[in-house]
Amino acid sequence: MYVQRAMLSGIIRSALTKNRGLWLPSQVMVRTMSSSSGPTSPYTTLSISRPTERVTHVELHRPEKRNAMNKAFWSEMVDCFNEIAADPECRVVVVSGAGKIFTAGIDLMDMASNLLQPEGDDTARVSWNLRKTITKYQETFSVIEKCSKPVVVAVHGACIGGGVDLITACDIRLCTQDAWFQIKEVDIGIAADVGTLHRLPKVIGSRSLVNELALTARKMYADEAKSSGLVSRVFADKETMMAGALEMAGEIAARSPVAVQGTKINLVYARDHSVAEGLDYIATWNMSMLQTQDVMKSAQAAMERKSPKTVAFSKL
Ligand SMILES: CCC/C=C/C=C/C(=O)SCCNC(=O)CCNC(=O)[C@H](O)C(C)(C)COP(=O)(O)OP(=O)(O)OC[C@H]1O[C@@H](n2cnc3c(N)ncnc32)[C@H](O)[C@@H]1OP(=O)(O)O
Repeated sequence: MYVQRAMLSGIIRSALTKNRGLWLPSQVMVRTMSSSSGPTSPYTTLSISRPTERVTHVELHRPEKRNAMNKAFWSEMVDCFNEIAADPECRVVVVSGAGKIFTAGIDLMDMASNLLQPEGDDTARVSWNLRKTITKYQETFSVIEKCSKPVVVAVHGACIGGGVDLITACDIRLCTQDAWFQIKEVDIGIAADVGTLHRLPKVIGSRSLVNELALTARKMYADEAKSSGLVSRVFADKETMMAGALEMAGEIAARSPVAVQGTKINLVYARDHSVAEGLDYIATWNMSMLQTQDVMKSAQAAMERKSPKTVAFSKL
């Protein structure tokens, strides 16, 4: 088993080295103005900060490995988003990547030991364990969708493989003009299994385009990402994108958290249900949520032509 694992690691290591000439030169200058200095303890792959009141910034932070998603990352995201979901001080989340690109997707070195060599005494047990790992990895991005706080993701440079799984679980997608997106799983011999194939068709209107991207692994650049609806805004560079993301997050954070979180939960529900089911769900939702004091406060501010930013809403 050990020999097999070592061989696999060797093959992947040599593939990474051999292909380097085909990849972008590693000394390309990028602006990382908003980047933090390192991961936030206890995390080793994420840097967490509060750039403005009520906004949490989650930065993928393994820049020297192009934010490749290693074993730690897959569980740290779950812990991080569970904490954010329970944090009444946070109303909106911004996700971005440190360094040259957003993310290179799954860590191919870790994949060799973690996914390709599952433990178990026979086929049934190996399969059982592999299934457990896959569902655990699915949770890494499902937590983003399950978190009631809206998540704005800001992509610069490459967003590869697992990166597409991640961003399709977010609520609002922004990117820089130099961004590109690639559903690379078929290139490494797997069918994408942590969300892209399931969420992307609900993000992009054209099923044909989704199929083409997933089956050919071709890169999609910023302009096409915008015209297809994958992202809602394209910015000239990372600095202006981060400023734009924070401004947008500020707009959302200024509004009633009861209204905002209820909106996210009902948008996600409506995506996966019929109109009739969605209407039924929100009727039940709002029979309690309409009783919030936030409605009176917000309506009064609107009547007085005041911005929601002037209203003090209780924590949720
Ligand atoms: C149940 C599982 C579900 C999940 C499935 C997910 C699937 C996927 O994500 S498929 C996609 C896998 N990713 C790739 O194929 C990308 C491979 N990397 C690249 O193509 C290039 O590195 C990239 C274009 C992203 C960046 O090129 P650049 O020239 O800027 O950097 P490099 O010099 O190539 O890399 C810098 C160091 O980072 C290491 N690295 C990059 N990507 C990965 C990766 N995916 N896994 C592990 N390590 C990665 C690279 O080896 C360099 O390390 P070092 O040699 O130590 O400096």
